Amino acid sequence: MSRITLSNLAHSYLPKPKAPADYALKEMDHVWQDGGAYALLGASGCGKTTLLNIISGLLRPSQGRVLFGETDVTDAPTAARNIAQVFQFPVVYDTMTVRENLAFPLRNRGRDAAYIAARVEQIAAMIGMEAMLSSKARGLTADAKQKISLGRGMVREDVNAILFDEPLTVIDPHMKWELRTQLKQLHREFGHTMIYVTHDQTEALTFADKVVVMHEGRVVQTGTPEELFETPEHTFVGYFIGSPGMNLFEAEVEGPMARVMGHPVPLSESYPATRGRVQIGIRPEFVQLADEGLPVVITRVEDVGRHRILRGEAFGQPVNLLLPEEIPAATGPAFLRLAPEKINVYADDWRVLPVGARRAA
Ligand SMILES: Nc1ncnc2c1ncn2[C@@H]1O[C@H](COP(=O)(O)OP(=O)(O)OP(=O)(O)O)[C@@H](O)[C@H]1O
Repeated sequence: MSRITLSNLAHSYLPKPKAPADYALKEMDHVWQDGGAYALLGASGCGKTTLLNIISGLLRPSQGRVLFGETDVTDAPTAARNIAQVFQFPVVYDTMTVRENLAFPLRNRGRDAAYIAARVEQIAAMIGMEAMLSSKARGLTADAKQKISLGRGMVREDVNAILFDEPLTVIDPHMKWELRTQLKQLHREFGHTMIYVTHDQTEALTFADKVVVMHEGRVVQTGTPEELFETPEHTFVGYFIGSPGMNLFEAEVEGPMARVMGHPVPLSESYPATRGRVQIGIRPEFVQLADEGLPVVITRVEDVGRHRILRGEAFGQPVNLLLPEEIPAATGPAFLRLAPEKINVYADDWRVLPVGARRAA
């Protein structure tokens, strides 16, 4: 197992890239700590698969280095990197039995028969396929075949990292939850470095200790699920994580006070003078209805389990509130109170630190 370092990395699929828009991955430095369970999260086309393929060696970056531990593997082929990969769609040998499929990566490495038999039993139990070990893979459902692919990805204990590219796409919803839990369990037991690509925030937040959020070819934040919720470093993180996402208001900020279209919104800290497009962001969970404050028109009230989502509009912008069921709510004009300690300030989409604050390492 090893730490994976991406140093001064960038990638373009064009032979002679010029503008930043020509790059699928913009220049980045990023470290994946040894033994970390990471989710790589972002919208379709943001560069997740490109990044994963560079780590696995399927793609050579047009700029920068990839290090496994201290070893530079930028030019090493996939086979030399000692990693396991699980793709979106099953990769299994149809003519082999489930047992032979699971044993394949171990046989390839010359492991002894007793070890292989024990390890295959263990993995089969994990993916819920003990009863099918002697069945041929041909004829199994896509769901079952993908479970075999997952099992094969996890069967070797000596890999540097396991890379998953949207591995649960073809799995039915109940089994998805089950397999994610199993993956987490496996991570706790064996401590492999795992990188799990997904565009589904639930998948990312339940699987990972650290979530790496990508947007337009950049890593915009790496953090725990709590950090992504409390202090999104980029407005995209605020919008992409959470359901509904963070509310944003165009604002002017001076010291401990923001103004939204002239309406004062107190902040809990003082902010430095900021240039560019300034916005304040607050999650729907921390907005309340009040007798005075920001004027809003509530257009819809939705019941979602123990909460209600109120959807509305303030100054031409959509606004969402998440309120407990017992609070009365109706459509029409209302006022909003924003919890000052839950407001983040953004300039040109990046979070501005309050005066005297330091960014978490
Ligand atoms: N082989 C390729 N040749 C040219 N452009 C490519 C190639 N593969 C990807 N791209 C482009 O690079 C950008 C990043 O694509 P990538 O597949 O890495 O994104 P992604 O986040 O994995 O998306 P998805 O979730 O849809 O798989 C996209 O604009 C895509 O069109």
